[in-house]
Amino acid sequence: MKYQTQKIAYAYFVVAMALFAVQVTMGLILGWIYVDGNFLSEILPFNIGRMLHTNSLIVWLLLGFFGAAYYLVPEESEREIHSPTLAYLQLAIFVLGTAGVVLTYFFNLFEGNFLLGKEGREFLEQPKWVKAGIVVAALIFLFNISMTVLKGKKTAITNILLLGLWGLALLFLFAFVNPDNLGLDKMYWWYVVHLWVEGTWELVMASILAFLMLKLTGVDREVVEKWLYVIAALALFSGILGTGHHYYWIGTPGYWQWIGSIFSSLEVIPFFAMMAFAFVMVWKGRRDHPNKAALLWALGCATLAFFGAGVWGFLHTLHGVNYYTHGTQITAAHGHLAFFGAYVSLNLAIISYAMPVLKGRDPYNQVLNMASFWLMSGGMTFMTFTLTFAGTVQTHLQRVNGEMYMDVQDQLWIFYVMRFGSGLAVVLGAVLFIYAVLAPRREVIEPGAAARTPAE
Ligand code: HEM
Ligand code: HEM
Ligand SMILES: [Fe+2]
Repeated sequence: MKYQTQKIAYAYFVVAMALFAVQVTMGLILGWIYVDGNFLSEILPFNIGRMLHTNSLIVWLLLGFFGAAYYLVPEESEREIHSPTLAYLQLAIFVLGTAGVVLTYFFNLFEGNFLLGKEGREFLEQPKWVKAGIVVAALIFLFNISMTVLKGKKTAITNILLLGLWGLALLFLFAFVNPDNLGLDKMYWWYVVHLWVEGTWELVMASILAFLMLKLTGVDREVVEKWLYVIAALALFSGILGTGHHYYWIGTPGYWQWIGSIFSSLEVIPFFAMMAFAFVMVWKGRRDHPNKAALLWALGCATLAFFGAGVWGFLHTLHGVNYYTHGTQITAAHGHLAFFGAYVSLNLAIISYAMPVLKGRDPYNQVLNMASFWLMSGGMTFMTFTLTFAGTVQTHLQRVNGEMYMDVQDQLWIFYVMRFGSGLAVVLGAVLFIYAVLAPRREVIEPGAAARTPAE
């Protein structure tokens, strides 16, 4: 560790991983409810569990991004973080807000209260006071990081990272815009949801990947920077108007069907470019970095993001196809592999890279970490296939043959059993990962040398 304040990242990563465990466990419970419809129906209704699953996902991914920023910005701008106190205060606000959401939903508190009560829009269910807390925490973060970068060296990596983080924070303000008209409500809702994952978060992804490639492959900074700017431009060019693929059937004008189809098809390109970037860097790289687990996650991230977001996104993005598949299990298949490939794997890559450094050791438990990669990625891939098959059958029976929704669900049962099985593998993989990065066992893998196992 070159800078003392990089240590802040450690706290962020630990909280992120705790929420990651909660998130996948909640997913498993949801998966079982799909198999046995009455499971926990009194204690934990499906809609509450689903909210906890998706919101803990978003919160831990954001905490991971913040942690990544606190880790890499000092190294890039060659100075300490402006204020460590503010950074810990920001984390405390997030933890408090998360606890607030869980308690409010679990015990059904403050029903109907404007400020304290639940809000019912997918992903944006947090009560208003939590949303306000998120904005305050985001402002603290932006101030802290921007001050650090402004006073230090400015690199392409910090430029794009800051652009992404500022963008995502500003777009979150649309979470407060909630018109009564359902069509308008959805329009603004996608400003947050779509423009996050297919706009600003993509910039965060590209810059963190670029940082990892720089460190892990030893390729020249100029080469990495050129790729980074091209990817960022491609992401924004396609992603902003790509929002149109959510405007097909919500009452917006018909031209969105063409704008959405064309621009969202182009969204495949930046994801392809990120995959090409990662592999070309490794291929050209001169450095043989000992942290093989981080490299595996980084390459896995770029590859699975291309398939989950790019290929599985394109699968249902043309309006003629989406007319049939809208809101079926095809959507869930894509949602899972895209989030996992792009943002879960990205976080696990930077955590795998940074944790050994933060703990002041060489990379350790690499074999376990790599095993967790294959277990989780295999599980998520299998889950994507089962949901894609379920969605195809569902689309045909429901949208073509016109059968009733619940009758169709009965016929999909076997796919849901298989989805649960793959979910088990994912949860096991997650536990293994957390153990691998936290448990102190050193184990260096060097080319040509046998693994050393020191007395610990
Ligand atoms: C990492 C990037 C991405 C993530 C995390 C992601 C995630 C998601 C999620 C969670 C949904 C479901 C939203 C909901 O209704 O609750 C969704 C919907 C959708 N996504 Fe993506 N996505 C990504 C990239 C893409 C790309 C690149 C495309 C197109 C090529 C795409 C096409 C679509 C379409 C068409 C829908 C609407 C499905 C429907 O009509 O039900 N996505 N995405
Ligand atoms: C890190 C891994 C995971 C990620 C990134 C993830 C992500 C998501 C997302 C984005 C949604 C909303 C999907 C949509 O609107 O289409 C969702 C819902 C769901 N997830 Fe996960 N999930 C993960 C793990 C799991 C696991 C292990 C299971 C267990 C089988 C699971 C089961 C479910 C279920 C049943 C739903 C509700 C779908 C519905 O409403 O029909 N997830 N998840
Ligand atoms: Fe989208």
